[in-house]
Amino acid sequence: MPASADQSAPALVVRTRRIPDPGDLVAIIPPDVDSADVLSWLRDGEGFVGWGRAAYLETSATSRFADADAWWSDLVGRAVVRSEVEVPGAGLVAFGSFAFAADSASPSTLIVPRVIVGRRGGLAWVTTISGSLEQPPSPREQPIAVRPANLQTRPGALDEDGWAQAIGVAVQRISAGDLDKVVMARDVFITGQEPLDARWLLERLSTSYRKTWTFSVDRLIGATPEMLVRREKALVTSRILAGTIQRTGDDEHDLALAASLARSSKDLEEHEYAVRSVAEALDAHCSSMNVPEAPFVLHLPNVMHLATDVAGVLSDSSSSLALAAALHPSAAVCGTPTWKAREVIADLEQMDRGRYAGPVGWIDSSGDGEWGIALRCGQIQGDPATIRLFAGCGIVAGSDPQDEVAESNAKLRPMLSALHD
Ligand SMILES: C=C(O[C@H]1C=CC=C(C(=O)O)[C@@H]1O)C(=O)O
Repeated sequence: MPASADQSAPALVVRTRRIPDPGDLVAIIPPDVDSADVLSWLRDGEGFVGWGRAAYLETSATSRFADADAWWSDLVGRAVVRSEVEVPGAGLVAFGSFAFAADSASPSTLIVPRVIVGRRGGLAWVTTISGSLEQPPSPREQPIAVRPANLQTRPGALDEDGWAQAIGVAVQRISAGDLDKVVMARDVFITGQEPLDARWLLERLSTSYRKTWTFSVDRLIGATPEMLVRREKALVTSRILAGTIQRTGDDEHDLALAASLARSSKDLEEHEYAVRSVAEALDAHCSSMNVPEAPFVLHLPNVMHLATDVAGVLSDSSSSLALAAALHPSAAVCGTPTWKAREVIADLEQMDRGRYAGPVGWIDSSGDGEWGIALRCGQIQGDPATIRLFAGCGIVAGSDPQDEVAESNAKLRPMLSALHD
């Protein structure tokens, strides 16, 4: 297995106990935990946080998903798990984040924390792994997370003008018939004075973007609105997003914009490619599927998206991670046809996406789990005072480069606000 030498896969002893409601889950993460060891998956007050590393895997290349799935099955097979709580996410859980491209220099990872504190459907629990005696501290005892100061911004691979030019080239290639759709992304670096504190970002993202999944895995931190795949027993679901309009802050005007988004042929085309890519990949694993005919409009604080929720009944024993591997990369982050869009991305973006736009989420010992697409996020760098933010936009024949620059800025807003406000 092509994994790093410092991976560890001991036989784990796992214990889950019910606890009284712990309140704010981010506030419970101890302040002395390095941001690299802060784990989170939160939406609308539910989900879990974790910290420490009881076991982890680093892997890369084309086999990254298969390596991780095999490693996880082996770990689960040897673990001793005692759980008082029977909900998905209780017991043994790994958090994971996978590189977008097989040739990325960024490793993909699965991390089993030492402590997990979760809440779901009125139940709260703590899981300790490998007999760790760490207790979840009371939220009141935690000092406030550190506010970033004196932030400086610099463009990544391309500045706004360079990126707009690259989009112009992508539109030409689409118009020439080379491909139907490509998702083009750009990056921005933000540097502060002190190491960035994952808890600060999570606190802001989870309160301002409650309908997104707020994640932190190995210093990749963000708030994604897109669910690549969720498996809960035999039920498989996916939330597909593509097609965007910025919000103005004026509710009445935003409603009119939502109606125009739902009628926009350019956005509906962009959306249709994304739905088709997910539905076709899921079909191979499902005995029946429901794919709504028309999208709905998802309202987020910064933007509105065309959204489709697909559901299916699983017909094989694929884990949630194997399903994520089958669906990645969907046309919400790559394009149509996939192979051609990959080529155009590699040619025009001029950057390694790292884990941006790759699957991020969690898996439990039954294989159930949730894998979002890592969007509206940033990767804290080797220099822990620097974070690299990403945003991308679906490009079709009717796309206008300057509109896409504005859209990418709106998609950067969740992270920028979390850093600056
Ligand atoms: C690629 C991103 O968004 C995707 C998800 C929703 C809407 C999208 C769009 O309208 O272009 C993108 O497909 C991103 O946020 O970086």
